[in-house]
Amino acid sequence: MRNRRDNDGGHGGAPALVMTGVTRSYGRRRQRVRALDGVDVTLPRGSFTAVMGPSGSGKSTLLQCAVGLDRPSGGSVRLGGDELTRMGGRALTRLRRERVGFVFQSFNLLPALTAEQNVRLPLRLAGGGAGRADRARAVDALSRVGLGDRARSRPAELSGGQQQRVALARALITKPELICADEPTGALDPATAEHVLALLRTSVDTSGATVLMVTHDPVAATYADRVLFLAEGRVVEELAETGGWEPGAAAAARIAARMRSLAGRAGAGAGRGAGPVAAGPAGVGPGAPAGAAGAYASEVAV
Ligand SMILES: Nc1ncnc2c1ncn2[C@@H]1O[C@H](COP(=O)(O)OP(=O)(O)OP(=O)(O)O)[C@@H](O)[C@H]1O
Repeated sequence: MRNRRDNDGGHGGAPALVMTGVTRSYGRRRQRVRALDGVDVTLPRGSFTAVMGPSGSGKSTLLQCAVGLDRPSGGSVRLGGDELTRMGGRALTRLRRERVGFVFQSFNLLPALTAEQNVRLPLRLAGGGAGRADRARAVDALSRVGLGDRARSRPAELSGGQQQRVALARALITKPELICADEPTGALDPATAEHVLALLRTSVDTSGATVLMVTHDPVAATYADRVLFLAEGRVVEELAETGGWEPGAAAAARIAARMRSLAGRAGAGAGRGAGPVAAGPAGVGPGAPAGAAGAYASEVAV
């Protein structure tokens, strides 16, 4: 459907991410919720995977377990061959800063910083980022998302789509092994959303990035090579581009049809437990905002 090129990101074909038998339960006894129930997912390097499913099916939990923002109750998560489930909190924080790029629905830019400073933030958190070369690198990253002339603007001076493109430049600047996108277009109008999705697609096709994206939007999912459907904490179906997506709206319609058929199971999801309990994402202190975006925000704010 969209132009693709085969690549392995220059890493010799080893998968970017392998999740095996991953389970995640929250709460105890009658309050127990099984958010993930034996998930197996392999992301080849240089691939773009969308995750869809009814509300409560485990999409965010999957994303958070994939990048060490949440700890699985069981199973294995390997990023670039490294087992995340055995790492301590500091090692996980470092791994996320250095090897994962994040794009969230809410952009998560720091309001006091300019676009260029926001983009440079991951380099600064890694202990560098202050030199002229790094500033030039940040401006270059902004240019690649079409915002080279807005380097000095602060988030409040940018539109939603522009802010998301700054967030994308920030996610890409460290050349991460995995880009984790949680509803990246959820707050954008359709035309702006398509622009951001095309940039994500380009990062896969031209830089060999690996993208894992949660979305509710069938059109957004058509930018991926394949779509994983979750229901009740399991991957219940996969639609792949192999053989070719149908052109234009047809692919989105097919994905939407699968979503509708899964929606019947959503009621079961709602019955899988009460709302969130005290257990928050790993490494996030009390009072931190909930969810992956909140966990990331608390990390970059330190
Ligand atoms: N910290 C938590 N404490 C208790 N239950 C949780 C927690 N986080 C998630 N859950 C439960 O786990 C299940 C899966 O949640 P998750 O957020 O992964 O679903 P989702 O598919 O991302 O949903 P949505 O599309 O509504 O964002 C839900 O039943 C949810 O209530």
